[in-house]
Amino acid sequence: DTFSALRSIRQARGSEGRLLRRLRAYLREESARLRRLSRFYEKVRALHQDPGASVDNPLLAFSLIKRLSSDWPSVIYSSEATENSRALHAGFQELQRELPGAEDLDGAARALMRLQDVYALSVKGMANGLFQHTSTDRPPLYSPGRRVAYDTGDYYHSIAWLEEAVSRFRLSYGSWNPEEERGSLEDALDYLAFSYFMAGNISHALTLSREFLHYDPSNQRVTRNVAKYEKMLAAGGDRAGRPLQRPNATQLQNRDAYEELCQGLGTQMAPEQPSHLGCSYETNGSPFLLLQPAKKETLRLQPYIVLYHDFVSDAEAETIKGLAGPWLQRSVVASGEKQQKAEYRISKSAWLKDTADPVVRALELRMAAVTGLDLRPPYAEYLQVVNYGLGGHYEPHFDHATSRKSPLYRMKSGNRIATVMIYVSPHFGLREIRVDSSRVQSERGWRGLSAVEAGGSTAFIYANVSVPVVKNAALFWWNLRRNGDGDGDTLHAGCPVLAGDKWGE
Ligand SMILES: O=C(O)CCC(=O)C(=O)O
Ligand SMILES: [Fe+2]
Repeated sequence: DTFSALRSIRQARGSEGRLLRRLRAYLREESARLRRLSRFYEKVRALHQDPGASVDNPLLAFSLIKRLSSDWPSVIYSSEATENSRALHAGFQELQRELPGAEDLDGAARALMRLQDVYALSVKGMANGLFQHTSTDRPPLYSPGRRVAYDTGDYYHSIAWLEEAVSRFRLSYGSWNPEEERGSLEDALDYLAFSYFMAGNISHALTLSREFLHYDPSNQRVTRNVAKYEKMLAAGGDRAGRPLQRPNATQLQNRDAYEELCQGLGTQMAPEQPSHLGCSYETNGSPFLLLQPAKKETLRLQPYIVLYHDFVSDAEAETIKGLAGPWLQRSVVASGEKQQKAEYRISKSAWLKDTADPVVRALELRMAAVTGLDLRPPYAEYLQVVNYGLGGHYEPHFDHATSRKSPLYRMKSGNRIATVMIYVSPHFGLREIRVDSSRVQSERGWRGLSAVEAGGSTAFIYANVSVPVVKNAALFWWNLRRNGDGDGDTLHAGCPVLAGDKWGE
């Protein structure tokens, strides 16, 4: 799929570039064809308007007969137009395999709804930020949340998106070109009324349906609905006062804590033992680190979470991304004894052996030196390189296996003692997107450099730490306690990526 990694989204942009070139070629051919047709038309018309060009003239009579018996049929029955559109179709079909499909459209819409939820963004702000570059007062007809939310019976989201659509339509009614758009104020009113009806808010459904009839008085179905709603209201069937419940699609138990951490509200230092937290240079008694000690920032002692700054160089980061790029596949999670893709982990990943490149080997040696762990086979897994896409995330989970059935145990390495995660890409490309919300607001991009507000932090739910994406830094934590049991305090998540590009290893 396309939406699950930024790299694939970039490739999709490349595909559209190729489509554009094909359309340009088609337009060129068709314009030339029409120009030729016009020339023929003008030529014949000129003959008809010329009083001197009488068919008494044998030569002109001959050319009339030739035109009618030969030129006109070949003009009328020319296959040029068909050939041009056949070439256009063939060009499209050639690319079709690599174009996003229905699954991508759904995934992308769900990603936007997720961002809206996790970062408490307003639909208005998102619609402004995302659609602004075309025109500010154009209704967000293709509002992503709207269709998917509505189709899945998620009225909490569909109402928010439809309200925005209706208010934009009302503002611009009559002033946009309907040929360019799909949908209308009536459509939006119709869907919105039904969403309110389904959510139990009958009086709102009634008001909107009446507004609909104002534009389309002869609609029988809506007329019947109005009568039905009036009857229901008279019988006292309104739930207008109740707030809409957000569907807990993901069944997240710690949703509030998770979202607060993602929003950057939980990064305060632990009150316990603050003097042990902070920054230091570490050599770990390792010859590797004598000349260039690790820059360690201790974030928590229990569970032990540290961040090594400048762990890789920009060049190494680029090499890793380049090596992994062609191998990226939708990330999977353990599900019983199997591995499969899941809504709660959306990204693409690839595995790199240390034999793939000297850079990978050097990284493994550095990780071993810093952590003091033996990372030689079979003790460590291969390097997993992850690229997140639109709203990509990894909801709260443990890296260690919590069940004996886990596929982890089939590998000889046993359970995952520790995780090292290197952020190889900053959040960049934020400048075009403006999100209007109380939390995230900026003229040129996101506030500060920490990128916390740009999303994509790694959040430790119980430890109450959220680690922003610090480019080239490595995050380390122990998953297991000394006795080998899983440490329940390590529950952690990759927050949805709001904007930019998040790669980790
Ligand atoms: O991307 C992140 O911040 C977390 C990723 C993670 O937890 C994992 O890959 O296991
Ligand atoms: Fe994890």
